[in-house]
Amino acid sequence: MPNHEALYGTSAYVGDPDATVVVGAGLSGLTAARELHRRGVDVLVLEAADRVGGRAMAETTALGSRLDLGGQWIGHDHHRIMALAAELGATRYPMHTGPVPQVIDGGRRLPLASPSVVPAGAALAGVGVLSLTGTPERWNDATVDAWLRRVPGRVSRRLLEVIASISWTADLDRYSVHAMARMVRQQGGLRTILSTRGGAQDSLLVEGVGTLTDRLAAELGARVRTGHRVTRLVRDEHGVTVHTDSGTFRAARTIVTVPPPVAARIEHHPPLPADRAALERNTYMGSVYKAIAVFERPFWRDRGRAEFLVLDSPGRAVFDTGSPGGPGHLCTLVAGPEARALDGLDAEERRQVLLAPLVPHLGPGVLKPAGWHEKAWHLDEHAGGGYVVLPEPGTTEGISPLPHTPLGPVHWAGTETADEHAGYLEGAIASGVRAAREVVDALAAGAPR
Ligand SMILES: Cc1cc2nc3c(=O)[nH]c(=O)nc-3n(C[C@H](O)[C@H](O)[C@H](O)COP(=O)(O)OP(=O)(O)OC[C@H]3O[C@@H](n4cnc5c(N)ncnc54)[C@H](O)[C@@H]3O)c2cc1C
Repeated sequence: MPNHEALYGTSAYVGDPDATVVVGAGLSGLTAARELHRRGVDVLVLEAADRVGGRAMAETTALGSRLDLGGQWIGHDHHRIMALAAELGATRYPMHTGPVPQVIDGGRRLPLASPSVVPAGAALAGVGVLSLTGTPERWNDATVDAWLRRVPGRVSRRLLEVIASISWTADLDRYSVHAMARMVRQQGGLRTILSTRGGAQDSLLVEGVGTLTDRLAAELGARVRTGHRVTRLVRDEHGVTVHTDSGTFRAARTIVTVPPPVAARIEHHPPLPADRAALERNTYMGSVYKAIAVFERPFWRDRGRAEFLVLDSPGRAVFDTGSPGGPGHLCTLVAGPEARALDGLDAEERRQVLLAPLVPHLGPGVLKPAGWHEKAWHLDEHAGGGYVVLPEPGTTEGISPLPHTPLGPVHWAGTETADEHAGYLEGAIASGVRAAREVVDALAAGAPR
C-alpha cells in the first residue's frame, strides 16, 4: 500500500488511497463519478470550465421556460438517458413535427417531389448502401465535398451539403466519404439520423438536458470542482498525479472524458503510446452554432409547421422545439464553415440574418422574439466544438467508437468511446458507466497501478 501522505499530500484534497479523479464534468464524467460514488469509491471530478455539463448546457428564458444550447434530443431508443431523466424528475415530451421538413431555396418552398431534388435522393440512397456494405479504402481519401461535386444539379448538391453539414458538423472538404458512411452505420442508419419522431430527434426534456448534468453535479456536491483544467497526467506504479492550473491531485486511477482533440492539450508522462497520440493528432471537433428564439406562444402552429431546411446562405435547419403548452421555441442549427462565418456578426445581426428569411413562411411575428439564446460551440475553448469528434480525411483513428483500452491507471470515457450510440448523450452515459465499472474492477483486483 503506498504511503497515504505521499499520495495525497500534494494538494488540499486528501482522500482514500483508492481515490479516482474524473477529468471533465460533462454527462460522461458526471455519470462515471456518480457510479463510483455509489460504489463507495472516493471520487473527485475536475472540470476546466466554470460550469458543469460540457456539451450539455441549459438556460432559463425570460418567460421561465428552459432550453438547451447543447445536446437536447433524445433518440427513440436512447433508453439510458430516458431512465436518467425519469430518475432525476425531468419530463419528456415528443417533438412537434411533421413527416419531412420544408425545403426553402431562394426564399421559396421547394416541393420535395421536384425533379431538381431527385439526384439528392439517389445520392442519399447511395450513402445508405455504402454504410451497409462498407466503403473501400480509397473512399477514405475522398472527401464528402469532392463526392458532392459529382452529384448533378445545384439544388441537389446544396441540399446534400446542408444535410451533411447539419448532421455531422464537419467541414465537408475535411471529412471523408468513408468516415461519413461509417458514422451513418454506427448511428443506426440515415433514416434514424435524419428523423425526428421515431428517430434520433424523437423527444426533449421540459427542464432541459442541462438540468440533468446540474442535478448530477449537485448530488456529487464538493466532489465536483469547476475551474480546474487538467494540464498534465503523470503515471507511475502506484497511480497517477493529476496536475491542474490550480493544484495537484493524487489518485489511484483517473478517467479522462475529454474528447481526444481537446485532450491533446493534456501532457502525459510517460508520453502517450503512438496510437493514442495519433488519435489526438488526427481528429478535430465540428463547428456548430445553435440559436433558440423564444416566443410567448408558438403562433406558427395555428397555420402549420415550422420545420425547415434552408438552402440559402447560411444553410441551416430550423425546428419547433417548444414543449406542449409552453412558450414557442424556434431552434436553428448552422454548421461547418457557415457556422464560423456567423462569428463576425453581432447577436442582433445574426438574429436578423437567421429569422428574416422565415417571415414569408411564418409571418412578421417571427422577427419579434421575446428572447434570443445562442452559442457558437467552436468558440468554446473547453468543449472544443460539437457535436462530436471527427477524423481527418485519410486517417481512421477518429472513427467512432473510439478505442478505450486503459493505459495503466488512466481510463478513457466520453461519448465517442461508447460502443453504442457514440456521439449522443446516450453514448456519454454508456461510456461513463463502462469506465466506472473498469475502475471498480481494477481496484477490486488490486490491479498494478
Ligand atoms: C450544439 C450541440 C447539439 C447537440 N445535440 C445533441 C442532441 O440533440 N442529442 C444528443 O444525444 N447529443 C447531442 N449533442 C452531443 C452531446 O451533447 C454530447 O454527446 C455529450 O454532451 C457529450 O458528453 P461527454 O461528457 O462525453 O463530453 P463533454 O460534454 O464534451 O465533456 C467533456 C468535459 O471535459 C471538460 N474539459 C475539457 N478539457 C479539460 C481539461 N483539460 N481538464 C478538465 N476538464 C476538461 C469540458 O469542459 C467538458 O465539460 C450535441 C452537441 C452539441 C454541441
